Amino acid sequence: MINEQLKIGDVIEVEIKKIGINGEGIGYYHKLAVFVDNALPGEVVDVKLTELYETRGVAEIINIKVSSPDRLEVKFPSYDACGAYSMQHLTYKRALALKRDILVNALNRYVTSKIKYAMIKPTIGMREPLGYRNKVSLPVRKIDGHNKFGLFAKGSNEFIPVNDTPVQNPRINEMVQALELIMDETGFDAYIQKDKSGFVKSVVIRRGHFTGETQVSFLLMKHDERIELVAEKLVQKFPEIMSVYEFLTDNYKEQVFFSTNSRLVYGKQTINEKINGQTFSLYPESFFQLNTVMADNFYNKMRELANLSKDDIVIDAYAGIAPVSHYIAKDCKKVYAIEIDQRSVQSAILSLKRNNIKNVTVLQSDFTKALKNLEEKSIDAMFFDPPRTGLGYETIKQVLKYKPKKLIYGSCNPSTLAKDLEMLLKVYDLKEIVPLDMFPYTPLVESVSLLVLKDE
Ligand SMILES: C[S@@+](CC[C@H](N)C(=O)[O-])C[C@H]1O[C@@H](n2cnc3c(N)ncnc32)[C@H](O)[C@@H]1O
Repeated sequence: MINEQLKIGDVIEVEIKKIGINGEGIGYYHKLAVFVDNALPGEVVDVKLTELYETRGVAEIINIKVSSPDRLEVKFPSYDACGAYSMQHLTYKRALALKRDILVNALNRYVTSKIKYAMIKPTIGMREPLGYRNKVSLPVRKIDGHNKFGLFAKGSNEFIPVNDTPVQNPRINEMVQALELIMDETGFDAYIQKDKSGFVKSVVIRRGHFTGETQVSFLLMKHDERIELVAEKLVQKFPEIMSVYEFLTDNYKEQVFFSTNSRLVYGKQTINEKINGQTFSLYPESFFQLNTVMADNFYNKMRELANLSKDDIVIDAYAGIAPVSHYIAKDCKKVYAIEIDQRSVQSAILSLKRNNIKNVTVLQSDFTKALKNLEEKSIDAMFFDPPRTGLGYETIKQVLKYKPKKLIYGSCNPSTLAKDLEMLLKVYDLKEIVPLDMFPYTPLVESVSLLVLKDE
């Protein structure tokens, strides 16, 4: 066996055949599947093996022998390392086509029933696919005596300073850069674990894409009164900052950005974002999609595919601050929005009240538990928008007790979507899947699927 003679460090030539779920190119060396970061379908590359298993290997590009016509020059190599802008080597048009391929590959892998490929629509992209992220969550370090925000290299603890990511809202980038200087000036420094000096572990900045209202949240290892001065200087420079919070933690290792110990340092508790002519009130911890423009497309697509009737009773599962409920409330009789996170539930209730929507009831609960306890006996349609882990067997079992006529499944993970579809398609027919580019220049694929109950 040729594969058995291979070892880590060997250089081999592979032709890239397809794109993997994480955006890597996949080629074959005899029967070994070789996963190569930044390689594109159609390319022939010399690669060095960095990991080797029985049927697959991981390798890095040494030399591109035949380059894809869709390859672009990499302008920001450090963003590749941390994954923030990892598909910058590919034209946007081709990236949209490859995202549909990622979805098709996942379905091929996990779904045994036949899927008509015409049902999988072309990926809906953005007209302006840069500067779309409305939120940054960045750890901070002291480097050469200066405070620097950054990200960790993929799969490691290596800190890479990053304060001008092209996919980020440009005004947020300006704020991050200004904050580094303000922290230097005031001595409100990054916390250093070794000598327990400094205060700041990380910062989250969220900006309403359509309102400009901005919220800054510091995660601190210990309180320091200089935060008041930092907030004052920030607001002076960026008057659209409406809200500054501090969160305190004693856990340095855990990669979280919020704790339960919070205090409003400046301004108001929530910032506003406006989509669909409706105003949403956001606490720092409330879930809100990172790409406001595509979120609007996503909810409109869900609404369109659902095609609800005035008498329908509907569930909006994994509701977050209940944007799906907001979009569909006028199409149906009653919506139950089910969400586990308390802050998102508070935002949902505040927003529904503010938008004068009266036929949505928000339940703070685990979705599977809520289905077990729900008094409503008949549900016409269910909307799902779960985290990357998908629905899973237990939840699907509960959903199938209700057998709603329609399921509208918003997914951010093609693999878990495909595994869930494998179970659901025993009882439902798949009518359409629409991929959407919620995260341009990353391999992430969002999609909306419509499933309709099979005739008994
Ligand atoms: C991908 S977000 C979608 C939120 C919302 N649909 C939106 O578009 O903004 C998933 C949401 O599911 C919530 N969640 C996670 N696990 C849950 C569970 N077991 N039951 C209910 N909600 C859950 C999370 O808190 C998060 O708000």
